[in-house]
Amino acid sequence: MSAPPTELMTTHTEATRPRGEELDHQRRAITALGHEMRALVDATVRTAAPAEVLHRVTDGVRRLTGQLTGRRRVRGEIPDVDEFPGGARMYSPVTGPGSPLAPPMQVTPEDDGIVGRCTLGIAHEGPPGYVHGGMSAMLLDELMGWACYRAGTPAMTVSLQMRYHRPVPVETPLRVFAHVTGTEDRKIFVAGSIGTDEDPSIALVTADGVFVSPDPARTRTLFPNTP
Ligand SMILES: CCCCC/C=C\C/C=C\C/C=C\C/C=C\CCCC(=O)SCCNC(=O)CCNC(=O)[C@H](O)C(C)(C)COP(=O)(O)OP(=O)(O)OC[C@H]1O[C@@H](n2cnc3c(N)ncnc32)[C@H](O)[C@@H]1OP(=O)(O)O
Repeated sequence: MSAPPTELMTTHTEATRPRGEELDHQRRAITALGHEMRALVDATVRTAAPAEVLHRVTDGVRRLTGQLTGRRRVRGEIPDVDEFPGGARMYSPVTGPGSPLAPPMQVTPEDDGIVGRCTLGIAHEGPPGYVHGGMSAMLLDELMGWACYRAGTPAMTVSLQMRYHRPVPVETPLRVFAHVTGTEDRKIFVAGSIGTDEDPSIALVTADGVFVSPDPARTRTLFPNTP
């Protein structure tokens, strides 16, 4: 078994924290591993391989997991490769290119809101051939959070009302949309929808959310590691 990369074994102080090129290098490696992990997840939920093959693969995966040694991120720690809040979140379960759980959704601002694009797979299935309703809620919750950030008010979800109009197909490019519809003190009202990229005018799922921007004291308590 090969030794883990030394950067995984170090504890970064302000002076040794990776920057610029080094961060990009690390992000590319995280993205490459995330990509292969998503391929593994997809293969895992599709395979019809017999039990002996599954046992052999299980042993191989266990050996690989053992190679990711060194210091582990602890709860609440913001990875060096992230830009919290509002920027790259490499391990986000929705947008993170390093997350085996993420589609990952690509987010781009548009004039009147924010758009997310992704294709979900069989790993995200609820009814056969269609997306799990919880996944749709997760995509919308995330993008609606981004809409708050883009409006200048990072905020947390306090209420999310979902409406499932038509089933969302898997293996189909999707277009998710979110925009702020109003604000009231620290409350931000956000609307969102999911359609296919091919025909985004048909809303398959819509959502109305209320987000609240925590006051500065609460923010410090909730996110003590924010720079
Ligand atoms: C350096 C700055 C860092 C700032 C970071 C802040 C947020 C960043 C978070 C993410 C941003 C990054 C990217 C986006 C990524 C993901 C987005 C996904 C979003 C999520 O996945 S996030 C997780 C799920 N989310 C929670 O884990 C929240 C749990 N919650 C709480 O932690 C508290 O709730 C808190 C702290 C939010 C507020 O607490 P609080 O004490 O400051 O505020 P309070 O309770 O007083 O409510 C104020 C006014 O909201 C009204 N209100 C309350 N609840 C309501 C409801 N259900 N419906 C309608 N209105 C409601 C009240 O009625 C009152 O209104 P009024 O003043 O008019 O009476």
